[in-house]
Amino acid sequence: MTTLLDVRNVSKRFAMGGILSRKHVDAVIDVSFTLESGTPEIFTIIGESGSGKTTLARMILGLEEPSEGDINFEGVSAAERKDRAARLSFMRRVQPVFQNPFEAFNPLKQVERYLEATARTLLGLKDKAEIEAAMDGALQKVGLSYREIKGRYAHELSGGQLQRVAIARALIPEPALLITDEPVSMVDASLRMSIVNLLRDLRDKFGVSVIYITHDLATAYYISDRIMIMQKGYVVEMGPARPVLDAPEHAYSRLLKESVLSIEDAGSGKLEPADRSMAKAAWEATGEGQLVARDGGRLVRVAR
Ligand SMILES: Nc1ncnc2c1ncn2[C@@H]1O[C@H](COP(=O)(O)OP(=O)(O)OP(=O)(O)O)[C@@H](O)[C@H]1O
Repeated sequence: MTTLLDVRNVSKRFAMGGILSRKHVDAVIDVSFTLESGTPEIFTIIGESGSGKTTLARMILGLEEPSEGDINFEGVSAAERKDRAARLSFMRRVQPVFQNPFEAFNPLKQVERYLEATARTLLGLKDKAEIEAAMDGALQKVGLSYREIKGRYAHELSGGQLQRVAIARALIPEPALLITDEPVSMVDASLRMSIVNLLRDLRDKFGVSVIYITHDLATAYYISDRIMIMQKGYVVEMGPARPVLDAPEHAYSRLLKESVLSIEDAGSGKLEPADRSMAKAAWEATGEGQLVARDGGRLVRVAR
């Protein structure tokens, strides 16, 4: 088995308050995990606001440099992707889908322009018919077609359709990995499951691995192969999703499970531990402890 993504002892510290200030935020602390090639999976990162999920995703995408540690994609580090050709070949393999499709698309631009630009830049296509075929192929994978979106602007599509178009855009280069940061939080509750099911189909039918960042335990339980639970930049528990969510071991994971949002809020609401003082106590108990291996491929943070 070869490694698709190798995140090794990665930390990110942001300086705060100007260059003379000593204040800093440790957004991500010593995170490691790997995704294998050839075994597509949905790897979920869950945690309350500020736990470091987006910062980790941005580092994987090469948009942020780790303060410590290494991230290799198919054996190549971000440092080795400095030139345009290497950067483009990385972007063909790893694509982001952001949270809010209404922000991702300029209201004055037909949505197909985004797909077309991706086909031109990442696939190097110039011929109109070839570009349309690439756009249609990607749109078909998300249950749409080029005919349906041709000439349309973002406001003419529903949130669910627009998020599908955003995912189709990401699929144009046939990436091996999609990084989706809260992809359903801005989508109507009634359409949310269809987007979540789509991510699962991409894994099953097209062999795409997905890093699914979410506040939503219910959809995470439903589609994830593995889950990583973060608190204050640290991984507190990680492993096969269902066993971890059925019987979380870390006190913070248990608290998050108790705080499952109501069905209406799922996906859009912010995940909060059921009891802040207990979350603090969970943190103080194992805080900067160490991750230890349990049976079944689970890792749990315990006091040193
Ligand atoms: N560019 C930055 N400069 C300074 N601090 C930052 C920066 N980006 C993130 N942070 C801080 O790092 C921490 C982790 O933020 P991050 O956005 O990664 O969390 P998150 O889990 O994705 O939260 P959310 O679910 O709200 O998106 C927070 O304390 C945040 O304020």
